[in-house]
Amino acid sequence: MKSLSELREEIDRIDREILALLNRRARLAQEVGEIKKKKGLPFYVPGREAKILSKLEEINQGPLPPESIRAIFREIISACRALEEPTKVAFLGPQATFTHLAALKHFGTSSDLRPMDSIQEVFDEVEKGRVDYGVVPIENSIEGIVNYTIDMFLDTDLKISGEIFVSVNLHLMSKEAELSKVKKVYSHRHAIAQARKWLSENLPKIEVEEVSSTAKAAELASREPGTAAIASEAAALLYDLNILAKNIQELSKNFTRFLVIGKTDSEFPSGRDKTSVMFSTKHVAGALFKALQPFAVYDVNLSKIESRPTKKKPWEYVFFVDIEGHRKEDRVAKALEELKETCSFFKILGSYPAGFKE
Ligand SMILES: O=C(O)C(=O)C[C@]1(C(=O)O)C=C[C@@H](O)C=C1
Repeated sequence: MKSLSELREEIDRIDREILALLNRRARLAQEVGEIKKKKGLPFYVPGREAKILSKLEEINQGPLPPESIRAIFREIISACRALEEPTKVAFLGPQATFTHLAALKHFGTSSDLRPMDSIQEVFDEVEKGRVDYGVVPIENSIEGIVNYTIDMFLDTDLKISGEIFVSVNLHLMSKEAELSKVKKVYSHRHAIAQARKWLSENLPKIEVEEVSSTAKAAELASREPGTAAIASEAAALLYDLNILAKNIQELSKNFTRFLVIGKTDSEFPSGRDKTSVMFSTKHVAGALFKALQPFAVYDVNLSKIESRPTKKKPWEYVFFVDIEGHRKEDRVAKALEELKETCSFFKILGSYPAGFKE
């Protein structure tokens, strides 16, 4: 068996090799960046990034698990992309919200991430070209759809270029060191709903106040003695709070799904894609059935359907549908073409690499 110092020497040698290889990779990315600059091509290519990650996952023989491989290579790609041109990303802030975590997970720490006060502002920043992309929440596995985000697609021409899943682990945190000192709890509406059972069992008589985000709650808890927040671990770190109770959400598997919005979608199929469309049907019997039939005919799986009022005329609805596959795949293209023919209104919101639920 090798000794501790022998093992560490070997690790040092390998780290030097990794470093040299990383810089070789970075120089190649710089060359790619030069070509893109000359040709006016986008620096961020979501389909290519997703393909790199899934290929590596395929050949990975461990012991590193797939989620570690993805996290490491996302950071490598983020650093290489930043050498070409730092990606500017607006997200629903403040710092340490779950949307911030989603933006970091997707674009990596070498990106220029900018917190915004509202979902509307994220859309505006992207529309005005002040940032390249935006990250907004679209649905939670317990609480359902974020109406505000989905309705924004009625009034914008922005496209979806990616999706991100973040597992929502909620903790109770405070400047106080003991639960008995907590007299008031702050959090976001969704987080309070998800922790309701824990709150009624552990802090039954305590005042609970809704605020705009879990991160805002943590900020308030850091300033007001005797208060606590329900928020993420990142918020506890940022505001230097003690975690008094871990994972207080009702279900241990609780995800929020986020969308990446931009001027274009992910143009090239990655092999593991989704497509989002919105449409309205004509007011005739069986219209929705006829609209969705092409998906069955061409064997295209529907992963979600949501209806929302158009807000133009009472009782008129628009449907939002997510399907598995890229709009450039033959069977998807055919199904979408036939769907379009049955609709009074139809728009492709974008094709994009499917996110990883981890
Ligand atoms: O292949 C490219 O287009 C690159 O710019 C390289 C690279 C990478 O580091 O692998 C970086 C950014 C793109 O989003 C995709 C991939």
